[in-house]
Amino acid sequence: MLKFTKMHGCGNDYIYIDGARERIPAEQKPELVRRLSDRHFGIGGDGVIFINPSDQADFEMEMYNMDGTRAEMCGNGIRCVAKYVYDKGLTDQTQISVISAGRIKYLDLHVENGRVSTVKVNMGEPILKACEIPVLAEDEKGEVIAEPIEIEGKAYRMTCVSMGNPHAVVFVEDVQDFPLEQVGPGLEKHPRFPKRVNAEFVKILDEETIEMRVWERGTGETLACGTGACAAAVACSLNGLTKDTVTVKLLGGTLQIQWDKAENRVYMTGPATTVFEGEIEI
Ligand SMILES: N[C@H](CCC[C@H](N)C(=O)O)C(=O)O
Repeated sequence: MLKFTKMHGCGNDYIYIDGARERIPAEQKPELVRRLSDRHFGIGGDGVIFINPSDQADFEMEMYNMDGTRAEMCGNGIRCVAKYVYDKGLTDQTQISVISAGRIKYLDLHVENGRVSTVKVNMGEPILKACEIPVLAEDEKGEVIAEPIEIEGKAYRMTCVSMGNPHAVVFVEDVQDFPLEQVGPGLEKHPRFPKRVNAEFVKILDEETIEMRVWERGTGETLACGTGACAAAVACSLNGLTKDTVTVKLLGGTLQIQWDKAENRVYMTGPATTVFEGEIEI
């Protein structure tokens, strides 16, 4: 039997597994992730996150999308990792480090009644060079800001940012009625993105508030995306549309994002929630 914990950050829900106790061979993980993530035949989730020991940070986050592909970073997920390790007594520290795909993040845990309620994460430096995102561009060392791109025969403008994982941010007039199911996959799998891309569709509400929906690489529409919210906030600032600290309204909740330009670090603050524990035959 495989023990797991179901958690979410703003409705972006993953299945969390203690990688120190549940030894799954690497080659079996993609298929297991697809099975566990299935909302009818499995536990159900946007993907699976293994929490592993690390000799480079306090813990390692190993994140998989619903389709079994590995992602470099997960904002909502890393906040839940912090809640998992603190609430389960794997640490008594309220400042911890978590490594994912070689990048270490530093987290401040806010504890209420002995359990983590919200987490502030230093999400690191936004990556803007086309070749590092990666996105194909004439000037591969340049930035991709408000560049035209055609999807399903319609013209959009995108701003590309990586938070360790690739994002394409498109500003739209109406987020709620936007045809995400058509445009999202077209952008996710566009040939300009060698590793595919997460696609954020953003409406500016005022200079401190935005609303967004997201079509995630390897999962589809999710109720929230932490790295996507960071990428959207950076894109808003780069396009002169908001201040450097914004409230991001998502379908599943709200995140606070700050791009500290003096340090060139992006900070994300938001909730983490445990839904239930369980075990499943594998
Ligand atoms: N939901 C995650 C992002 C997952 C990114 C994944 N879809 C990818 O392939 O990069 C978040 O809260 O940041």
